[in-house]
Amino acid sequence: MGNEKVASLLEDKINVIKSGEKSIYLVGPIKLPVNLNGETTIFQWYCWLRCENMAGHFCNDGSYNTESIIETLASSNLAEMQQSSVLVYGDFKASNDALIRMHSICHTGDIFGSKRCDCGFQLKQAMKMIADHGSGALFYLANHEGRGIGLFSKAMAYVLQEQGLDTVEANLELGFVDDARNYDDAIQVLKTLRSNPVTLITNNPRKLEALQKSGANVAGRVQLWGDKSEFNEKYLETKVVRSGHLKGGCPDE
Ligand SMILES: Nc1nc2c(ncn2[C@@H]2O[C@H](COP(=O)(O)OP(=O)(O)OP(=O)(O)O)[C@@H](O)[C@H]2O)c(=O)[nH]1
Repeated sequence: MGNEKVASLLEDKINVIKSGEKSIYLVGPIKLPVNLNGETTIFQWYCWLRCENMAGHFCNDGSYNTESIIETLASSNLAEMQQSSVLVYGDFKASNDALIRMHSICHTGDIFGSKRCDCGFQLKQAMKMIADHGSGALFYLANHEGRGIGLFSKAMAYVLQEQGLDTVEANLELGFVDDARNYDDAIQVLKTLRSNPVTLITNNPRKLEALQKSGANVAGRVQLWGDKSEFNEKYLETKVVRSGHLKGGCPDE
C-alpha cells in the first residue's frame, strides 16, 4: 500500500483544530468495545496530538496534509511523549444533554488499582455513569499524572507522604504547585465534538471553573465520591480540607 492510499484511508478520520500558534490533530472516531462490569459497551474513541513549533516533527510549519503526517510519524518518537484521548458514548454531537469527565491519568490507581487514591474507582464509575446516561465523553488526560507533576515526581511525593506529609505539602516540598493541570487542549477537543450543554462529573471546583471560563456550554456538575478505605482516607480528606473539593452535587453547595 503506498503513502497515497494510506493517506486516503485516514483523511476522513483526521481533524485539525487550529488555535493560535498551535494545532491539535484529532484522530477518530474509532469503534472501541469496552468491558464495563462484565458487559461489552461500545464507545467511540478519539486520540489527539498537540503540535507547537516542534522542529523536525510534522507540525512545525503550520501546513498540513495527511501524507506528510504519515511520513513523519515513524521518526517522531511519540511513545516517549504523552498523548491524551477521549472515549465518546452515544450521539455526543446532537444529544440535548451529556455527561463528561476530565479524568487525570493515574498510573497507580487506573492501571494497578492502587487504593491509595480513588482514581481507579472514579475512572470506571464515570464510564459507567456516561453509558447509563446515554450520551457523554470521558477525556483521559495523559499529561496530568500526579496533578501535573509527572509519575517520577509522584513517586517522590509518595515517599514524603509515607513520612507524614499530606499530598499538598508533598507537592510543595518538591517545588511544585499543588495542582499544575491545564485543560485547554481537552476543552478545544470538547468544543470540536459538541456545542450542546455538558454536565461535568467532578468534585474539583478548579475543573469546573476551567470549563466555565473557556466559554464551553456547561449545564452543571455532578459529584463522584466513593471507594473510601483505610488506605485513602487521608487522601480524600486532604482533597476536601486543603484542595477545596466539593461535597455535594451542585457547584455552589
Ligand atoms: N501529587 C499527587 N498526585 C496524586 C496523588 N494521588 C493521586 N494523584 C493524582 O491526582 C490526580 C487526580 O486528582 P484528584 O485530586 O484525585 O482528583 P481531581 O481529578 O482533581 O478531581 P475529581 O474530578 O473530583 O476526580 C491524578 O493525576 C493522580 O495521578 C498524590 O498522592 N500526589
